[in-house]
Amino acid sequence: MNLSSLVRPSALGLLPPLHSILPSRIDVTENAAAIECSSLNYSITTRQRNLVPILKDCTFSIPSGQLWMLLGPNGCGKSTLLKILAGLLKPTNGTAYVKRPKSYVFQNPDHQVVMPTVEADVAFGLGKFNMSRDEVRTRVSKALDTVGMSKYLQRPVQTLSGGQKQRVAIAGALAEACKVLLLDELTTFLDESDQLGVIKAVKSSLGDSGEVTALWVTHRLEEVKYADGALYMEDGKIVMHGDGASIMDFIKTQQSSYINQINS
Ligand SMILES: Nc1ncnc2c1ncn2[C@@H]1O[C@H](COP(=O)(O)OP(=O)(O)OP(=O)(O)O)[C@@H](O)[C@H]1O
Repeated sequence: MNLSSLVRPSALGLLPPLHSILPSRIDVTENAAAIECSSLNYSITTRQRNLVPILKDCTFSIPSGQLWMLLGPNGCGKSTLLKILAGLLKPTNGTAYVKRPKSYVFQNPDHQVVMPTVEADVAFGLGKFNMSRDEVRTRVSKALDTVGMSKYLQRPVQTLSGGQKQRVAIAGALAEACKVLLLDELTTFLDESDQLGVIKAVKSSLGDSGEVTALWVTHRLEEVKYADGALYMEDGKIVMHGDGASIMDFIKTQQSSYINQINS
């Protein structure tokens, strides 16, 4: 399956077709990990032709069937890393493997949903599969059930809250049998109840089959408690990679050390 079918066209704006920018060095062989990067580097070239490193030697792996969070201060490279995993940017060197099909869900909920009703939006990506109407209905209904949105089947999408739109976008990916969800700061603009609804939807998307994996970029430290594991980045590097509790302790220690420095 082609990644371009899994990312909403409206969300892509003016980007070129994804198949034309997919990095050739992404390895598509079978892999026990759902996501794996080895010595991944990404640099940009400035107008003055200086090479500026954004990602530096990132090496990590994320097992299938788990929810992982990606944390770090503003500008450390989280979104850049997620875009490389989605195939939207090409690494300068190193390798990135992501199990397919994969789907990138954008931060702004209004960039996710493109059709007039919830049902039409979740069915949107299924058109290319030559499925019967019954099969489409079954997939849409199962996906909406997973994200807790079954009651909203006929709802106009513009009447949904931000978190409900995120859940509809996730349902669209699940309907297409997505194996990896790449989630970019979904809860930034959401209130607490919407935030919890999205977290519950993602947890439920993982199910018990061990087939769906999610990597979630967040600024909200309290969300780490829902994760099976986490990555912590600083200045383009993966500084820590492990279970959520250890990463949370590490970040809290970092924060108190910054506060102590400011107060001293
Ligand atoms: N196209 C670009 N040109 C110049 N600098 C860039 C470009 N893309 C990213 N950067 C820089 O790379 C660094 C990492 O950016 P990125 O958006 O990945 O960070 P982030 O951790 O996601 O930040 P935030 O938490 O604020 O969203 C930043 O310093 C950013 O300014």
